[in-house]
Amino acid sequence: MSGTASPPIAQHGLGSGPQRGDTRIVMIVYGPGQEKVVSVFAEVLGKPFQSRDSFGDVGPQDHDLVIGIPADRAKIGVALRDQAMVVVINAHCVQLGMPPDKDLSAHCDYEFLYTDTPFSRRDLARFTSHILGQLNHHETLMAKPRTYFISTTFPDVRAALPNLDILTVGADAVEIRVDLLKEPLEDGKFASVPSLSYVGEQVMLLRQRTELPIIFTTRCTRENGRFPMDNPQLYYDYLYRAIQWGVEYIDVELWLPEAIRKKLWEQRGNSRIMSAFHDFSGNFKWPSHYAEHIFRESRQYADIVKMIAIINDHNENFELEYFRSKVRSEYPGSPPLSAVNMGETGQFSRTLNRVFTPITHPLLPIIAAPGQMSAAEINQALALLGQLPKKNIYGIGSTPSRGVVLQAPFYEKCFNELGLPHHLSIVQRQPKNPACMEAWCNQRNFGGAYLNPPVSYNSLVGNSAFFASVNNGTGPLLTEAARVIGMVDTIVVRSDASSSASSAPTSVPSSPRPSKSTFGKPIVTVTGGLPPNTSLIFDNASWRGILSTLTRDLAPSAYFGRAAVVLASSSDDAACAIYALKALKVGKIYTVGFKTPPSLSRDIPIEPFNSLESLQRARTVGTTNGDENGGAGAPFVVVSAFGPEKSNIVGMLVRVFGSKGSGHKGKVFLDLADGTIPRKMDTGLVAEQSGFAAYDGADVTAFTTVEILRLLVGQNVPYSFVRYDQGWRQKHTLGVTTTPYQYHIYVRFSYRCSPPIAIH
Ligand SMILES: O=C1C[C@@](O)(C(=O)O)C[C@@H](O)[C@@H]1O
Repeated sequence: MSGTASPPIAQHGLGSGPQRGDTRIVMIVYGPGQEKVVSVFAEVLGKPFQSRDSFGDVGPQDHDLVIGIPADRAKIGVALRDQAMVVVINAHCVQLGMPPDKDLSAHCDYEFLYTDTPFSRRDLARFTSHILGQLNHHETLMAKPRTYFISTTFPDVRAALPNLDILTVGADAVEIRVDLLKEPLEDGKFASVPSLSYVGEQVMLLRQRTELPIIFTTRCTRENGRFPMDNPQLYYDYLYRAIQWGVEYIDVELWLPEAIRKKLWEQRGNSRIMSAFHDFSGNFKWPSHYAEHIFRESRQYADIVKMIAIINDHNENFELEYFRSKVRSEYPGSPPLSAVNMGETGQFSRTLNRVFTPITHPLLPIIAAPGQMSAAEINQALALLGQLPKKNIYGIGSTPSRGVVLQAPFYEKCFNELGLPHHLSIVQRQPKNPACMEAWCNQRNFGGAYLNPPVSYNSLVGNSAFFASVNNGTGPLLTEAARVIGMVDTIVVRSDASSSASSAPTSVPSSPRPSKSTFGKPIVTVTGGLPPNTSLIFDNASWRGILSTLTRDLAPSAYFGRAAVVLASSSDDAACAIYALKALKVGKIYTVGFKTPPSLSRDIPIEPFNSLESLQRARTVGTTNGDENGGAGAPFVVVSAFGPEKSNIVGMLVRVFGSKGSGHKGKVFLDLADGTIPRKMDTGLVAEQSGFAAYDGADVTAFTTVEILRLLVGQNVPYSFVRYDQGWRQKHTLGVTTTPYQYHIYVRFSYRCSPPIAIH
């Protein structure tokens, strides 16, 4: 980045990064024979653990520990504990029987329900990161232009699990309709209200299988649900327990007594409250004092206000739009409004709502409300209405880049699954001819691009009069990550009109026809340039892929203040890893193979390994605060961006910092090298043998793909869906020597209905 005038910074944040969150002492209540769960919590949080027999034995000196306490001992003092000092989690293995002890459930702050065979480490990491406020989904979601949630309507979520990946494509959250669950009874009938035990297990199963935030809904009989209305306390009991289970969103109906809504609001911890109001009377009017009164009441105890009504006339959809803009301007600072109309007449409003639009999927047994649409139907409707114009999106590679080609069918598949009209072209960049990039990006219908391998900001802008001239001559907007990392892997197009989706005039012809071309040349006829009201944002998604991989099985606090090693042949290759490690607040970074530029070394001690002594020093350094290493201790995480040809150096370092004989356990190794290229040494295996949990580039690629799709088309696809597709392709793909032509054939026949992909 040096040598260039500061480029403008894009304000399209993705929410905050990892936070320190709740710093109270974490205490784990465990059941008979389950003490090992305490050590797993401790590992996930990155702390040592100890056991105690009473709450009185815990004091401020235990701040750096996770404390385990047996359930029978915990029962004695849990109600009288010092709540300002400790946060207590009742960890209950459902295989020991359900429900957990009622007193413990009631008095502990949180409850983690788990199975020990299989044990879901990912679920535990996600639960702890959420309840302790280390990761915040809500901010990230609210920064998206549109969000969707899928309303699952299964009587038993087990039926949904095999299809969950495909069901949740396009969804930002999954709703569990607790009132629709059917708990079988011994007499062959079903419970009129599913018990908390049954519901707890259902939530656990769902959470073990999806990384998406969950919305917990107990819909009442008057609002199209099955929960009885005669006892509001029942709602409190279920909704409060959902907060204890670490559910991210709690749906609280507005008819519930204010005392209950207020209490839930005050007790919500890091969960978010969706206030819910449904009117099925057919008499509801958006332009009314009553509608405004409902909004005012809802917003008092809400992170999101949901208002849903049956309407009789299409014009009422426009009335809703007026209501939406009125509350936005007259009630500034209010929580976001999610409002739609029901029935076929109301479907139009479902295409216009931008905050948590409820969606269904053809694989669901029933729709959750009249008029619900799938994500694909909403996108198709938007496309027909001219609100989602067909765009040309590019996968830009460089010779001989297979990565960009390999990812293409997946993007195609997602466009297809989501009913997006866009056209994806795979093209090859010529490093000495920046004009080729201009030809793709300077088009009226340019919809963004992913670059694999990433390209440095300087070479993109320094060599292109077009890029330098965009945004009225100020150049592309840079996100903070792209600025610091200096490498761009995603080009996002943003219309400066109020809505990006509606910026293009409806008369814009659909995508220009493909012209005869060769790989490396523009494959579409350029029709006019980038419209004047359009900004280009240069972003970097790869660092988020690294961050998500590193926090899949560990809470961010596992990294706070600890030391990391980064190996790479150049600072460009290392930059994403360093940025991600800084976001994880590591205490120190050792480097091998490159010189760290000042932009990356700001705010963190960086030390190159330049001798065997320096290596040895880092290995033996103490783990206690105040040592000569700034308290960071011996390296906990090793990230290698070395190519496969240097695998033996990586293997050697991993052995040096491994646990054999050193007593350290549960370290992390991430290998960013392309796993399809043969290497001298299986570094992942060596790392595992040396006490590391090993992750590879495929995990990062999958998380990065999720991120890039979010940036380019604003839609969420589950990580597991990407991983599944990667696995499928590994089995079916034609090997590393695949020619582009063979690959073209594979792509053409792999995906039903998918338009052909342009590879020449
Ligand atoms: O609140 C809502 C919205 C909804 O009623 C709909 O209209 O799509 C569907 C419900 O499952 C959800 O809880």
